[in-house]
Amino acid sequence: MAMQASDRLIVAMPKGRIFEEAADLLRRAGVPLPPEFDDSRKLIVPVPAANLDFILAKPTDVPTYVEYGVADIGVVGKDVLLEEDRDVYELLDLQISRCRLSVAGLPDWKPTSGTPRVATKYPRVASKYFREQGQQVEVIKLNGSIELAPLIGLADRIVDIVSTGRTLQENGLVELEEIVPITTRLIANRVSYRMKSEAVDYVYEKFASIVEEK
Ligand SMILES: Nc1ncnc2c1ncn2[C@@H]1O[C@H](COP(=O)(O)OP(=O)(O)OP(=O)(O)O)[C@@H](O)[C@H]1O
Ligand SMILES: O=P(O)(O)OC[C@H]1O[C@H](OP(=O)(O)OP(=O)(O)O)[C@H](O)[C@@H]1O
Repeated sequence: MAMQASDRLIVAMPKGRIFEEAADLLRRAGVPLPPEFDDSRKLIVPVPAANLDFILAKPTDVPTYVEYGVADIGVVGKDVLLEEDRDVYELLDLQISRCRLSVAGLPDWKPTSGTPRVATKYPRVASKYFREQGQQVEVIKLNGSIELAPLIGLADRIVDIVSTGRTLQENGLVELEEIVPITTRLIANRVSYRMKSEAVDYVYEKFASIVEEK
């Protein structure tokens, strides 16, 4: 990716699940990522040959870095974009790390009197969904192992990511409704999009050509 004529861009990459597929996409787009990129503990990785600097962030923080402009562009799950609701441009669906946000619960759960409780890592998405359904619920924010909540009586239902369905199945839970399909997106800072348009467009085009090929 020869970009020497344009501005240098800072790219926020999520550590964790998305990382490997995103790095693979970048390599196929022609970004010469060094081999140590994949298992380094470094949080800032310059790739001078592509005129890019990568910052490796917690997935939920990627839109924050991009909104504040400390990263020009970022790679992040649509689930995080919906939950964080940051002021960024969503440029492209990278069509990787496909999963869905769904409502799940015990198969024999029946509504009782009182307000049902919903446990989730995604309180904003869950609140909006149930509000739009006209259902009053109490949303309880958890940070992981969401499937535990209905098993031990913390919540009646959960809103969580479902991918293979294995976690639900192994815990005796069922998917009740899909809220929204999820894939990974390329996002940009609003100012960078205008002020560094040549560089941002170049990265966009590279990604777009690879995504179309798939
Ligand atoms: N089975 C899955 N479970 C969770 N996230 C998935 C799954 N499949 C794809 N994804 C995507 O990967 C992203 C989550 O990556 P990861 O699991 O590394 O982060 P995380 O567990 O939310 O991070 P952390 O635990 O550090 O807060 C999600 O935002 C989603 O877009
Ligand atoms: O449908 P599956 O393929 O089983 O994937 C879905 C599970 O994966 C995620 O959990 P994760 O492994 O990130 O753990 P945590 O959220 O409980 O920390 C998600 O929160 C589900 O529990």
